[in-house]
Parts: sequence; C-alpha cells; structure tokens
Amino acid sequence: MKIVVFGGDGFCGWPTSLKLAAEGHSVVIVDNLSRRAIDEQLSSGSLTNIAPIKQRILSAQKFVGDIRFEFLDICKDPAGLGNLLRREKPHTVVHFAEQRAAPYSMIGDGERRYTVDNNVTSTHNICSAIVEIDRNINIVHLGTMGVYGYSKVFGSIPEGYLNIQIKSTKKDADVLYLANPGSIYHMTKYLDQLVFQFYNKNWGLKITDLHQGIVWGTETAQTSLAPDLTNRFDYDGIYGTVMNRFISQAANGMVCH
Ligand SMILES: O=c1ccn([C@@H]2O[C@H](COP(=O)(O)OP(=O)(O)O[C@H]3O[C@H](CS(=O)(=O)O)[C@@H](O)[C@H](O)[C@H]3O)[C@@H](O)[C@H]2O)c(=O)[nH]1
Repeated sequence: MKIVVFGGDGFCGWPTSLKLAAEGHSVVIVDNLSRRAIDEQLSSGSLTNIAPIKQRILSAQKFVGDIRFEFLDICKDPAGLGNLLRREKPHTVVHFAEQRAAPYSMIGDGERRYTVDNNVTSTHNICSAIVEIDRNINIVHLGTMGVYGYSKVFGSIPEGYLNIQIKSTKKDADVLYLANPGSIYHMTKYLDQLVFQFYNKNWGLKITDLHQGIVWGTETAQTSLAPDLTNRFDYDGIYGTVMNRFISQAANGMVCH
C-alpha cells in the first residue's frame, strides 16, 4: 500500500521508511530537513556518517524498495500538504515530523515558540487536510511516555482511555489519562493528542497515537545493507537520548559518577 512518512529523514522515520519499503509498500518520505539544519545550528551532528538525502534515497531504491522523497514543510505549507495528499492518495500517513528534543524545547523563547508552533500546527495541518481530502486515510503518530510525567497517583496507564467516576455525580466517564508534561516538547505531544481526540470525535478520523518509551539503537536489518543507508546516532546533550550517551561513554571507557 502507499504510505507517506512525514519526518522520514529522521532517527525513527528513516528506519521505519526502509522497513515499510522492504515489506513491499510504496513509501513517500516527506521532510523539510530541519533536523539536519539544527545539527548545524548546534554544531552537534550525528556520530554516524549520514548520507545526503539524495544519496540515501538512491541507495534505498537500489537495495530496499520503492521509496521517494519530497521536500515539504507541512507546518508552513498547508497547500503543498493538501496537493501531496491529493496526488499520492496514501492508505496511511505516519507522522514523525516534529521538533523532538525536550532539552532543545527548553533553551529559550525562540526554541519554545518554534517547538509549539511547529509541532502543534504540523499535527493540526495533517488532520485538517485529511478531513478535506479523504477521511479514510489512517494516521499513525509517535508521541512519548513523557506526556504523563512520573506521578503514580492515578495508577497504571491503560491502553486507550482511563475509566473514572466523577465524585459529584457518581457517573462513570472515559477520559484521556491525565497529562503532566515535564517540558515544552512533552506539552506539545499532549496538545497533539487533544487535536487527535477532537478530529476523531468530530470527523471520525482514524488515528493511532502511540505514547511509547524512548526508542534507541543503532541499526536495523535495512540500515545495515549499505553505508548510505546508515541511520543517525545522536549522542550530544540536547538530541542524544540518555541511552545513546551512556553507550558512547561506555565505548570510550568513560566512568559516570
Ligand atoms: O516540521 C518539521 C519538523 C521536523 N521534520 C523532520 O522530522 C524528522 C524528525 O526526526 P528526528 O530524528 O528529529 O526525531 P526522531 O528521533 O525520529 O523522533 C520521532 O520519534 C520520537 C519517538 S522517541 O524517539 O522519542 O521515542 C517521537 O516522539 C518524535 O516526535 C518523532 O519525531 C527530521 O527528519 C526533521 O527534519 C519535518 O519534516 N518537519
């Protein structure tokens, strides 16, 4: 089937796109390459050598399957997004196209506004376009466990909704598990889920919103097929996840106190 992967040049998007193509799907990666630009802004590139996007795609077509690339900013260009969905007619879109570093989102005013504007508008633009174009397009989105914070007061996190009883009315209700985000980035994922809930309630959009634990690792069966397919590996203090930083420190014989 035809699958559009927004943010398909990123750490999760690239191996996901390759895996989907290896399984025989027709994949269109849509990315504004903002992550590569942030590498330059922070002078903190990937530890692995990641090939320029054109080279990546050529190599993916040669070794893996049907993958194309489209440069598009889904936040700033909703008309372009609409044209893309009309033209490609995807069965499913996978949405990774967000600023995803909690530390980056907390640097200062500019980074806070960029993270909120970019993440919430991008998510909303996708939903709004799908309402107009084809409500059968499935949306799959990756969030983060970080929206929930670390409080144990509300018990374990259920799949789907939390069933509660309202004290004043004694009536039962299904609500989203209570959010307690610890950063601006995590807050945007909470806002995303409200957008999704609304679009599902109002227009019946089919949305799978995953709040998973941190994804880590270096290779998949597809990224190791050729050097140009190598995935990024962030190990800096802003984009490097804790696990990646520990792996890098251990590999360098550094002791953590
Ligand atoms: O408006 C935007 C913002 C970003 N991007 C692109 O989206 C990709 C994001 O990739 P990344 O490497 O910065 O992020 P990644 O680690 O893949 O994060 C993804 O996977 C995370 C799961 S986890 O790793 O945190 O568990 C989710 O939470 C994030 O929201 C989701 O973007 C990049 O290519 C970037 O250029 C766009 O195309 N448009």
